[in-house]
Amino acid sequence: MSRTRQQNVTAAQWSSNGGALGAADLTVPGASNFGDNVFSVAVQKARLPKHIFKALQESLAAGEPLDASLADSVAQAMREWAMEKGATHYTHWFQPLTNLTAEKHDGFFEPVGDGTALAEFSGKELIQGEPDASSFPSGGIRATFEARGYTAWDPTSPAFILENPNGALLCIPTAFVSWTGEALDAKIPLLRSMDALSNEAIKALKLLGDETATRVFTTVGPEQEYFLVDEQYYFERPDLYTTGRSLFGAKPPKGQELDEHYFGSIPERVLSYMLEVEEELSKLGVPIKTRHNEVAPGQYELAPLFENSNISSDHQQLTMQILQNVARRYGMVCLLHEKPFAGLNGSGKHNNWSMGTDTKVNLLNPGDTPEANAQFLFFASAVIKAVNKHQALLRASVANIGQDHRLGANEAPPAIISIFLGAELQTAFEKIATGKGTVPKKSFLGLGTNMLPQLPKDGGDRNRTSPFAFTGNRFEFRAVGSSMSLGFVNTVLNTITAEAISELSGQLAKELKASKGDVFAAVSAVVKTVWEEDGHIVFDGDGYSEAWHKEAEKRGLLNLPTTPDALPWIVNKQTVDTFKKFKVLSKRELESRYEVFVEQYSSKANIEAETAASMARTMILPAALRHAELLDDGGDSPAIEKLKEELDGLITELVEAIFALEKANDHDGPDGGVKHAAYMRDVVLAAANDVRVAADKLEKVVADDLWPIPKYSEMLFIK
Ligand SMILES: NC(=O)CC[C@H](N)C(=O)O
Repeated sequence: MSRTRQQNVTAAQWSSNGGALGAADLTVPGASNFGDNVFSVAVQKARLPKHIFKALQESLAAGEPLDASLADSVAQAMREWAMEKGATHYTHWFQPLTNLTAEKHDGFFEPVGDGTALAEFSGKELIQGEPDASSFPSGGIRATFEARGYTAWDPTSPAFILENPNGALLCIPTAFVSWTGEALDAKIPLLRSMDALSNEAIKALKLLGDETATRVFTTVGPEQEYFLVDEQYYFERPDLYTTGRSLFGAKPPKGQELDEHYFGSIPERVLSYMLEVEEELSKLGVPIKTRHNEVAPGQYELAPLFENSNISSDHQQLTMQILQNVARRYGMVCLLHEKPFAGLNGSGKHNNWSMGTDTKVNLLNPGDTPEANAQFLFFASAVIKAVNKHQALLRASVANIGQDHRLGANEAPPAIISIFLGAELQTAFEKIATGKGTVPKKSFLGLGTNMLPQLPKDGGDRNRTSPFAFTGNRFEFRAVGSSMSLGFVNTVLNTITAEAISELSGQLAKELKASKGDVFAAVSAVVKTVWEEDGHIVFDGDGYSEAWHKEAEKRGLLNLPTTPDALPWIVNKQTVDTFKKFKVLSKRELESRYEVFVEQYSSKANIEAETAASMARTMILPAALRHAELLDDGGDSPAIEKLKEELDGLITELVEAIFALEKANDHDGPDGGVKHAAYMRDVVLAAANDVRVAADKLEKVVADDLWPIPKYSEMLFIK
């Protein structure tokens, strides 16, 4: 028998005695556990024979394949280190196209025949694994009977140990490929795209006069937003535990309108949780830097320092996993869905992206005088060009069913991709392109009293409605959703930028001849072309306004509000050509991703619709009928009659909506693919929403003790 809501409210009262406090002792000055569970360069140096360590580092720095003869030594050192830390098993840890990670554990110990067992781990086992590939999403690349797939060690992302109260596990980051050689994961294309961008950027840097850089890395610092709800409530809501979001819930009397949660003092239980999350991530070498309350009540954020995109992507997967695991130790559940609660801020994963050389130069750092910084202007122009040409693909790269609720409201950017540069940069570009305008001088903000310091004023404001905003020394792709892997979206960003750098380098080489080697004059000509051809993607106003929607249409920018609108751009000819040219994803690999994403949308829509129908019929409708009995017991005074009539109308609305939804659920709709996804959106999800509308009205009239599921106020405010 389920508990009543009132009992849950009592159960959700948390005290620190119930939590897992007291694990960390970081109070000793200078104590740090950073990287303790990582087979880091420092650990490798201490444990590998000198010549092996040197050879390993050299091939990693050059981005060259590893000599197989090194693998046995590395494997042995890795196993010994892991076993000292309590590991009994290892796994090839990989990232299939689910936005999650996958792992199959193998023990180190093997019997030797005399009744004892010896720990073994060979170079071959380190380098290659062979999981059954047929049950991972492959978008038609692998049929069910075609099972073979391989995992391949990624030596550029260090191995690490995951701890469990009863043991530990050595995790080896790997790539996942089909027997026919196609990438089945998020990592391989990301690594390929980093190579492509590095090659093009190095060529461009040579033209710009930099002969010292040998490799360019893309970097990412992702901001992870999430919600925490008490687990008592979570498990009372089938919608939360099967779909990740609330499919029902009337607007509460108090939402986020008082603006008091954002950056507010962090509730004690939540801060305890955050400290433990950070302690675990620190052991794994994830450089978490920031934590705070986010805008919606019950919403929080953590963000690491930026890292090379591949490592950042692996670390981001770990972050999502640790956030979810640790929450349970505090009696809470962490929601990573993009829109768990209608009407409140959703959750993004703002992707702070830049490019940097192995000589430690950030190519997107404008310096004090951006208008005179040829290198910055060149690379920023490439980004503008890339984002404009592939705006629809970028939109598609952040498409999923949760995003359809998040984008375009409550501080999440709209579905129209545009770039925000800020006043200083925008005038710098305009000035170079048109000769007009004055770049604002650096200034200070006086605070009206000498007691307070003067603050340097930034070159541009921030813009929360911009999907792609310049923020000082990087671009922040704000449209990325909170549940997403960083893999695909950064693969897209890197590849389209590689293409733009390549094209602009072609122009730059010609301009350099014309300007007789005057780099600034040549770059200015490139900037002028980009500003004229692609400048219309730049917009600094309110991305939500009706005026912008009209203006964007006039500028020819695409508005792709939902996932089925956006996904076809993954297999558009322009995308296929670009990805083929830079050898990041073949047509077949793009098609497989497209099919996987379309199917995920339709399957999730189906799960939402069936959950909504079942909750409405078996939980909400019975509550409404019980309330009707209550009114029946109340006699037949005019007041009661009025209430009965009102309730009757609402019950009729609910019943009709349920029948319509059940009918939609029973109907298959058009055959597979994106047509089916559009049917799910237009018919099935629309029917589920009608059920919600009726149910939410009932929530406001049915007796509180009869209402079967936790209400928004409880989930958001009882901490
Ligand atoms: N403060 C913020 O930056 C809000 C961002 C918002 N939560 C989003 O969905 O992107």
